[in-house]
Amino acid sequence: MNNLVEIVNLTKKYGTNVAVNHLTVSLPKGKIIGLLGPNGSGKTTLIKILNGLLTPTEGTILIDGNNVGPATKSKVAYLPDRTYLTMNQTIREILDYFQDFYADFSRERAEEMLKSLGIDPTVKMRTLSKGTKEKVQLILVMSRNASLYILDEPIAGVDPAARDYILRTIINNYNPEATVLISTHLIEDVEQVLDEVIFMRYGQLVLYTSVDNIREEKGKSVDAYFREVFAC
Ligand SMILES: Nc1ncnc2c1ncn2[C@@H]1O[C@H](COP(=O)(O)OP(=O)(O)OP(=O)(O)O)[C@@H](O)[C@H]1O
Repeated sequence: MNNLVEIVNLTKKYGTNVAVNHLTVSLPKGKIIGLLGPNGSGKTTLIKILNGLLTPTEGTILIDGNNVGPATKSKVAYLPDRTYLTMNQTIREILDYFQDFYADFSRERAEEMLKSLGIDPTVKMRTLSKGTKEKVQLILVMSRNASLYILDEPIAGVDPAARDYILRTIINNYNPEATVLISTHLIEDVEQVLDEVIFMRYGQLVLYTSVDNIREEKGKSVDAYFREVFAC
């Protein structure tokens, strides 16, 4: 089976508000996929369902053949759109925790990335700037050897110089059999690393295609095409 994720007829309602609306899509192995859509299109809701943080109203998701649950949690590395780390711990203490908690965590990889970004592991999280906290979180996630990485706005608070390093890290440090799903509004920055893109609107799939296809068939960058499709 080449598909890592199979989403079938997925619907999530918050009361009467339909956030994800009968979504059916399959994600292959070994691709970096952009999950793109205007505000409120259902990206974060979908990501939370993939991580077992929300229960769908209807439909199914299989990740590597398993329903979302304990079996998939050990295979999915998730970067949420807000900080979840304990602020009065040092980075080193957090590395200890990740090492204990995740069998697939490479401390060596995490320490190397921290060093490349000039982040001192002896300092407490609380003392770091917002962007540096985000870098630490991303390093922790990318240091796992997961099957599926789900990154919700991974570079939003990161300065442009570090963005390139982080994007290179995403490409270079993950297992080529794994898939990376990146939700972002910073399309121009991220599209250089994407293989494929999903466009969502009103909780539905608008388009799922390769970045090369958009460039060749539309003669446009993903960013320019997104602006055209979703022009207000
Ligand atoms: N906890 C909630 N209760 C009620 N409605 C919600 C809740 N969370 C999200 N929604 C609604 O669900 C829809 C999809 O929201 P979601 O956050 O998934 O979109 P998004 O594509 O991630 O948006 P953004 O790009 O702004 O982060 C929106 O209409 C939103 O108002």
